[in-house]
Amino acid sequence: MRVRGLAKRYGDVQAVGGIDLDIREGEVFAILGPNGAGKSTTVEILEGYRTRDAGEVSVLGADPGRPTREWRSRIGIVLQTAEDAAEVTVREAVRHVAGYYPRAKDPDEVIEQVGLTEKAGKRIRQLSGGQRRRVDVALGVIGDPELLFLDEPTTGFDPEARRQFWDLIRSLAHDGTTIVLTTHYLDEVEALADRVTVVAGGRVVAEGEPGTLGGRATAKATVSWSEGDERRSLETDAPTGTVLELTGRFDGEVPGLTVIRPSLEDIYLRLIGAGAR
Ligand SMILES: Nc1ncnc2c1ncn2[C@@H]1O[C@H](COP(=O)(O)OP(=O)(O)OP(=O)(O)O)[C@@H](O)[C@H]1O
Repeated sequence: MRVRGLAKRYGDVQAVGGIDLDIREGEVFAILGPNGAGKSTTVEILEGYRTRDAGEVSVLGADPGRPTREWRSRIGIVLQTAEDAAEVTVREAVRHVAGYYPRAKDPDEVIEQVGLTEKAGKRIRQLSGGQRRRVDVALGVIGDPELLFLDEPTTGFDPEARRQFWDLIRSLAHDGTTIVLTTHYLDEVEALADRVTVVAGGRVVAEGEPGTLGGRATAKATVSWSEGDERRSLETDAPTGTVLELTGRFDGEVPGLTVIRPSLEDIYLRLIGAGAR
């Protein structure tokens, strides 16, 4: 997927102000950014559900500004819960949507994959919020998409459901599905994404792998240790040297030693702070 100079304005709000993206086949790509950054607008344009003002966009080799049925059938979208389906059962909903796709997966297998086998005969309105979200995921993947868009997929999940969901995403990625994930959860980005882009104010402010984003891997580290009753700490570019020096000084185990680099959250907050300025 290739995007160059994507722009979209609503009245006097420049929602997207020139975004470039390259998303490789088979990767899990995360889009991070504060509320109102332009993520949904961007993703909706890529999905073929919103027009753009400017820019070149190619998704699965086609322009999403002119979507065809065949193109749509190769894309899966996990939307927020479809309330109008509340009266049908999980199995009915998944079977129904399967009917729209030329090479749909087996509905019962997909229901199993999202962990809803025990609830398959229940009406969607009788499910909890997290269970409904799993139905959304099932509906998004039933068509066996080459490209899957996930918009804040784990909002409302309990920790166990999130882990199960992550496993599901990893298995889809392992089978070659390209995944574009919008989320506010930084741990989710670390757990799943091969690459991440940070959008703020309608622009890309950083892009990279979660482990090295924004100079994270080479940022100063804070080395802390205990000396008598006191807690000491030192910020350094060369934590290995500091630890060696301490090891010599204490003749072995350094009491209460920690070495901390900025977390993805620290880096993210710095980046969007910079983006706002
Ligand atoms: N249909 C619309 N009409 C007018 N303005 C809109 C419309 N949709 C979005 N906007 C504005 O465009 C900007 C970007 O919105 P967008 O929904 O793309 O952000 P987002 O990054 O997805 O935010 P969130 O994290 O809150 O979902 C915001 O200022 C928003 O108010």
